[in-house]
Amino acid sequence: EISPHLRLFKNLCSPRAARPAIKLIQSSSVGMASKMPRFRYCFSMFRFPLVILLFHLSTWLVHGEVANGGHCDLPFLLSFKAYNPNNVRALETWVGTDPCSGSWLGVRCSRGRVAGVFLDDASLVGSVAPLLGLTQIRVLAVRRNSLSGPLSPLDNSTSPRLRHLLVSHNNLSGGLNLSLPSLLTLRAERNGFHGGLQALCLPMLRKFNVSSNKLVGEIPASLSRFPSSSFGSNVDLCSKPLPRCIHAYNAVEDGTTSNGTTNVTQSPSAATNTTSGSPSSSSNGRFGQLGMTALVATGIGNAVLIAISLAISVALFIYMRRKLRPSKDDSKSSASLCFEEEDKMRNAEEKCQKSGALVCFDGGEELRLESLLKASAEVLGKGVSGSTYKAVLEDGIVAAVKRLSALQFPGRSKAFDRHMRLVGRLRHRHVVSLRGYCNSNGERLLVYDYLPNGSLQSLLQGNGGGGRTRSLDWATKKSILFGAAQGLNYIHTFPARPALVHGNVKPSNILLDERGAACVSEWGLTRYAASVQHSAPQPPELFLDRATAAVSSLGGWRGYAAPELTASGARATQESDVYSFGMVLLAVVTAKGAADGGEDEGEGEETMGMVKIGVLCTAEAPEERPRMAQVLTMMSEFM
Ligand SMILES: Nc1ncnc2c1ncn2[C@@H]1O[C@H](COP(=O)(O)OP(=O)(O)OP(=O)(O)O)[C@@H](O)[C@H]1O
Repeated sequence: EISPHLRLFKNLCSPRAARPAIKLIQSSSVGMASKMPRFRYCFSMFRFPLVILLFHLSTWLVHGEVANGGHCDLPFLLSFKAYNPNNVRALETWVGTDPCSGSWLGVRCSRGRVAGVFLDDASLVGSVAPLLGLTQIRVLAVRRNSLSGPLSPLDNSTSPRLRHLLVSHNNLSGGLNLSLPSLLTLRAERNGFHGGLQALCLPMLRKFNVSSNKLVGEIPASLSRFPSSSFGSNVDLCSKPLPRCIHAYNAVEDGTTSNGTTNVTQSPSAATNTTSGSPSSSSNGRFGQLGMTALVATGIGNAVLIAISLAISVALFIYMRRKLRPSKDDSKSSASLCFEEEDKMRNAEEKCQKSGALVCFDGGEELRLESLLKASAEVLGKGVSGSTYKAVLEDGIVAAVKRLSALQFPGRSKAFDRHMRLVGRLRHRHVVSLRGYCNSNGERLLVYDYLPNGSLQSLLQGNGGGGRTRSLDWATKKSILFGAAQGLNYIHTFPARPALVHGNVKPSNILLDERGAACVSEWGLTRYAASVQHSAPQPPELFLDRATAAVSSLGGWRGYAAPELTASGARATQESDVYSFGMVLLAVVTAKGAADGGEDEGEGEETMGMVKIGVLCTAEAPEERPRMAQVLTMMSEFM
C-alpha cells in the first residue's frame, strides 16, 4: 500500500507534470550532455514536491515510522490483535498502518507514539505481553477481560514511562516481577498470579491491589502501607497489614525427637526453651547439639536479614523523601515526575500528557478532558473563588473539580499557568494533590483528589463529612490541627521563588482523607484572583472572642483573615497564613467536642498550651508571629 506521502508525490506526477521525467527516462540512450538540460528542467519542476517529500519523510522517521515496517508500535499491537478473534469489536477498528491515526479504538498517542491502551471490558483473550512491548506506553488498562499467560518482567529499560498498569479481573498467571520506579498504579487483583511479592520494586506506587490471586510469603515493608484489602484472598500472604508471618523451623531430626517418632515444628522461642535445659533436650545429646547449631545458624541468618532489610528500608526512606520533596536538584535528576520532565524540556506537551487543553500532573495521567466533561457531577459547594463539584468519571475515577469564577480569574494569563504547574508539583500527605488543570476559552478547571470525609468546617458544625458523624474529641482535634500545620509548613518551605503562600486558610479548606487525616486544599489561588474579600480588622480582644468571631463566620474567610490584609492591594503572605492558622486553631480548640465535661488534667494543660500557640500565631504585628516550622515544633510537644 502506498503511504499518503508517496501518494502525494504520485499525484504530483500527473501526466502533465510527469511528462518531462518520462521523456528523460525514454531518452536514456542519449548522451549525458543532452540529458542535463532536461534533468535541470525536471528538477526545477519537482523541486517543490521534493522538498515536501523530504519534509514528510523526516517527520515520518521522527515519529517512529520506518520505510518498510510502518509505525514502530504497529507490530506489538498487531501481535496482540492476532490473539483475538475477528469479532472483538474494539479491535475491528485496528486496521491500517498508523495506530495513531485516531481511528484505532482504545489507542491513545502522544507525539506519534502509543502512550495509552484503554481496553477494559473488551472481551479480549490471549497474552498481554505484546502490549508491554510498547516502549512509550504510560497507561495500560485491560481490566475485566479474559487475558491469560504471565506478565513479563518489567523494568525501567522495558517500560520507562509506564505509570498505570491495570490488569485486574483476568486470568493472568506467573510471578509478579516489576521494578518500575515511576509506576503509580498497579491493579492486578482477581488473576492467578503466584509466588511472592519480593520482586516488586515500586517506590512511587499510590494505588495497589493484588487481592484474590495465589500469592504467598511475606509482604515487603515497602508495600505494608497499603490496606489489607489490597492483599486479601491470596493463598498465604502474611506480615503487615495482614497478620504476622509465623516462621516455622523444622528443629530436626528423624527419629530423634522427644517421642522418637515425629519431626517437631516449632517457633524459635519454643526451640530456645527446648534446647535451654528442658529435660528431654538435655537428655538427648545429638538433638541438643544439632538444635543448638540450627539455632545459632538461624540467629545469624535472622540478624543478617534484619540488617539487610533495615538498610533497604533506610535507603527506601531516603529515596522516597527525595522523591516526595523535590528540591531544585532533585527536580533535575528525577525524570519520573511528570512536571519535572516539563521543567527539563521547557515544553508542556513534551512533559505532560495532554488531552485537549487538560494539563495533567503526577498521578493524573489517566484523566482525559473528554471523560471529565462527560462525568456525572454533584455540587459540593460554592466559594468566593468558584464552585466545586464531585465528578465521577466513566472509568470510575472520582475527582473534585473546582471551576474558577470568571470574575475572580478573568482572562488567560501565562503567570497563572506557570503557577498552576508549580502547584501541581507539590505532593505531601497533608496537602490535597492537584492532578490536572484546564485553562482555555475562559474556562478554568482544577482537578484535585476527592477527599471523602468532608471538611473541618463540617466537623465544627457538628456534622462529620461523608455522611458520617465523627466526634470532635481532643485527640481528633490535635491530629487535625497537627496534620494541617504539617501541610502548611510543607507549602511554606517548598523551594520556590517567591516563597509559596496558601492564602485562604480556613476550616472549609482543611479536608479529611479516607483515614481521617487532615489535608490542606485550594491553596495558592488568591494570588491570581482579581480581588480578595477581606474582613474588617479583627479587634485585639481576648483570643476566645477571636475564636468565636471565626466560628461565627465559618462560611467565609472573613473570620480567619489577618488584619493587615484589609489594606487595599494587600496580598496574602506566609505571616497572614500563620494568622489564619492560629484562628483555625483557636476555633478548633474552643469548639464543643466529645470530651466536653470529661476533660482530664493532662488534656486541660494541653488545651492551654495549644491556646497559647494560637495567641502567638494571631499576634497583630505580622513580624511577631512565629513561622509555621516553629508552630509545628511547639505543637509537637502535645502530640
Ligand atoms: N478535594 C475535595 N474533596 C472533597 N471535598 C472538597 C474538595 N475540595 C473542596 N471540597 C468541598 O467543597 C465545598 C466547596 O469548596 P470551595 O472551595 O468551592 O468553597 P469554599 O472552600 O467554601 O470557598 P473558597 O472558594 O473560598 O475556597 C467545601 O465544602 C469543601 O469542603
